[in-house]
Amino acid sequence: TAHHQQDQETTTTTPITRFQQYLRINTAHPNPDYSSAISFIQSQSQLLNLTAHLFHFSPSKPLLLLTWPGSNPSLPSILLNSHIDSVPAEPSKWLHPPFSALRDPSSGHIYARGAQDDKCIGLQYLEAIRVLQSQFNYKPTRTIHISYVPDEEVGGFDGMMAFVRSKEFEGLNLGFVLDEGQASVGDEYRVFYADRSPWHVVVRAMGTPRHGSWMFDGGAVENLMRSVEVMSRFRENQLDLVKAGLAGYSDVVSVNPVYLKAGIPTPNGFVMNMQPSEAEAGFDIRFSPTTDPDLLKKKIADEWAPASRNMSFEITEKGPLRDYLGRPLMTATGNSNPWWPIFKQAVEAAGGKLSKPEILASTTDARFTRQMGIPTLGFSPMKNTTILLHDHNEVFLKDTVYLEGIKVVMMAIEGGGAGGVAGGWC
Ligand SMILES: CSCC[C@H](NC=O)C(=O)O
Ligand SMILES: [Zn+2]
Ligand SMILES: [Zn+2]
Repeated sequence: TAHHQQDQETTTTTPITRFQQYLRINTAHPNPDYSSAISFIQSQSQLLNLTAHLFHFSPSKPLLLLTWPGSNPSLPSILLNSHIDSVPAEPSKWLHPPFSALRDPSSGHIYARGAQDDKCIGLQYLEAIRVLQSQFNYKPTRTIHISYVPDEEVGGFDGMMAFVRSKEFEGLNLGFVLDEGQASVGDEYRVFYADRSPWHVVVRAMGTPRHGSWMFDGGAVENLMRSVEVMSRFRENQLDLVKAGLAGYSDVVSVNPVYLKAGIPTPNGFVMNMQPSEAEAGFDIRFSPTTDPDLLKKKIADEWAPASRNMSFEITEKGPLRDYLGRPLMTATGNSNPWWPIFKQAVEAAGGKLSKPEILASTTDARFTRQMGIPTLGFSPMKNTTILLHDHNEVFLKDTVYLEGIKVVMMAIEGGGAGGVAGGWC
């Protein structure tokens, strides 16, 4: 009957409707709904007979680890990681509400915060496992773990960092990790073998407070502005290298001002006839693993915040720069890394093409698994897609791209395709 048919329609889910369900859970900071997201993922994983383990490295920040046991548990296992949390969204600046996961039927675009970063991969992992089980009756040789971690967007310290330092993590005996990457505007998939490292740098200036009418050397705001000028010039030079094609976007040091703070506040503004005695500015600085952090530190001390001009600075390092053996956090993408050719073959077996491996301009939880010495690639299978992470109207372009990505993940899990286990890692 018509009634019966309607019931069926509302209970039938597809990869796209499951993706939408996950996107509708508001896991944006500052109050991410981790528990609803984890319940949803767990309900999905039960259908796939995956075992689930819940960690609480911080009481309000659960971390879910799913496991698909392999037939040979003595082999190093594989981890497929994604984070549950998202950056905030400003609904008034969106075309459709950021947690509606509305699918525009004419374009296939799905609107949601987290669509690209990175709930897509979180569910593509599960969809790939679902297809491998239901259509191929596939059973992995290596154990496969899938992690859903909190806290990535605010540094990962209570999420992935705590996890990699746990006894349980050591027990996983991981050989290889896939984590998030970034969309590709072209027809090739992008893969990332390193992240840039972030420093949050506060530059402070002190100066003599003087009457607003007085021209003199060494006022605090003037001191700060001189530093801002020097840093802006460095920033422009770095950007020029990129524009001239002499360096990749992630090879240069980015220096971006994120706040300026000065002045003596009044209830409705600032005192206008006093030159204040303090001023500060905050910068997001990122540099590749090939940049010498000591040289950069020296540049900040000598040129950007020189004590001779009454300047000081504070660097907050947001994570490790070296692995446990003192090596830069880079995963080899050549024959020295036995996982690399298998990964590449897997993407190709799914009909995809990889562009030249890159360093990610931003930073992910991959730095923590690389720190442990585990080869880790950043890979979000999105091609022909505008890069919209952290932007208004973060859309997944489009549903067909999402479905194709599932196939790529499937091949990655299977370890290179070739129609079976042979030649792959599983
Ligand atoms: C500074 S560590 C926070 C990591 C964050 N990750 C995604 O955007 C980033 O800012 O790159
Ligand atoms: Zn992310
Ligand atoms: Zn992000």
